[in-house]
Amino acid sequence: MDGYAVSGPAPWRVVGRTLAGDAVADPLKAGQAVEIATGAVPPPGATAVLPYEHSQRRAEFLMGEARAGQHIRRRGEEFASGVELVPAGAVLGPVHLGLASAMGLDAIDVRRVPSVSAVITGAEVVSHGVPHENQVRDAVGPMLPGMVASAGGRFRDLVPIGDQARLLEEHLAARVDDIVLVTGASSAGPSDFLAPTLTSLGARQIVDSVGCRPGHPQSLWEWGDSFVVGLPGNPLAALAAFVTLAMPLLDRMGGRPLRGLEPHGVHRDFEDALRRSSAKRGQAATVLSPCRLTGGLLTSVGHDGSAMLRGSVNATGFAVTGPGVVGIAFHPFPWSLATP
Ligand SMILES: Nc1nc2c(c(=O)[nH]1)N[C@H]1C(S)=C(S)[C@@H](COP(=O)(O)OP(=O)(O)OC[C@H]3O[C@@H](n4cnc5c(N)ncnc54)[C@H](O)[C@@H]3O)O[C@H]1N2
Ligand code: MOO
Repeated sequence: MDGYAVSGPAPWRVVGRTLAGDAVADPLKAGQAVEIATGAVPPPGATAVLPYEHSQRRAEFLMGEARAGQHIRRRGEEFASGVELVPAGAVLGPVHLGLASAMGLDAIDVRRVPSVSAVITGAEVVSHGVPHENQVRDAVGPMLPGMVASAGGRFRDLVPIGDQARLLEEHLAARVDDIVLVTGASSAGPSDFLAPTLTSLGARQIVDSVGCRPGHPQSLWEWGDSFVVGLPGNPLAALAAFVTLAMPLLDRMGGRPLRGLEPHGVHRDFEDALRRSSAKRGQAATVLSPCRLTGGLLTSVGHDGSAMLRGSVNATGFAVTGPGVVGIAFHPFPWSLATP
């Protein structure tokens, strides 16, 4: 507060002035005051600060009412030494940096946000206009920047390469990213060059497929200090693979704990459908079904074929059932705008 630092009860005699940045002024005795600017250190012995607008001054004499301690910020008022202000693993935003500076820190140990690029394969996959009958519009690439950002990564680049394995090699050889997502080319067909290309480059395969539907032809590779995640070409299968492999990878690289699966209440009709779907798979696969929460229960969004996204635009997560899952669990989508 701009005003007077006073000592003891009124009246006071003004004996000097102290401004922000000044060295600490001489101690005040009871009945003395100094003019003070906001940000200046009150002199030892000051018991309150009286704002100008609440003071009456005549020559060096000052009157007013000052409650003990008013308008004086105490050292340690915000945090005491040794108190944890931000837990390890927190994602830092601009306010954390302000707080760190306020704490007097010059450096903080951080993990950088993993950088991610995507390689879109498929001679039939086009990025513009209405596709011809032998073509399909890329429905995976446009999802990836937002999904990566909401899962804690920094999306950098998207490269369509048709079916040219050489371009995948070139992208990987010049890699600058922590994670490269490759869509398509992951199954067993003649154009499915992902595994042969990565193997010939000397990458180490960590996961060769995942027992889930949709999205089983997904893979994880380690190459030097980068990871490659193979996402199947079918759009909903790619989304499932992103949730299954890419999200935990981003969590781990970002120093965050892995997300658990909690059993959740399910709408009766949807539960029956999920159980039928799971039984059809003979318990061999985990079923991931896009769903949303309605009245506290998971409900189907429909239109959930592995080549479709129509239902998933309304989904807030996957209902998960199958081996190792107790009941039916909910895995929320971090990019979902709807609040659960
Ligand atoms: N013999 C087998 N064949 C297939 C199997 C299998 O187990 N044995 N699995 C099937 C499943 S399930 C999937 S999923 C696909 C995955 O194949 P790929 O990852 O190699 O993907 P593609 O063959 O390139 O494409 C599959 C499908 O998706 C279309 N596609 C591709 N990229 C995009 C894109 N960016 N946007 C929209 N659509 C895309 C593509 O035209 C194909 O129709 O393998 C099955 N086969
Ligand atoms: O994984 Mo494919 O997922 O069913 O289209």
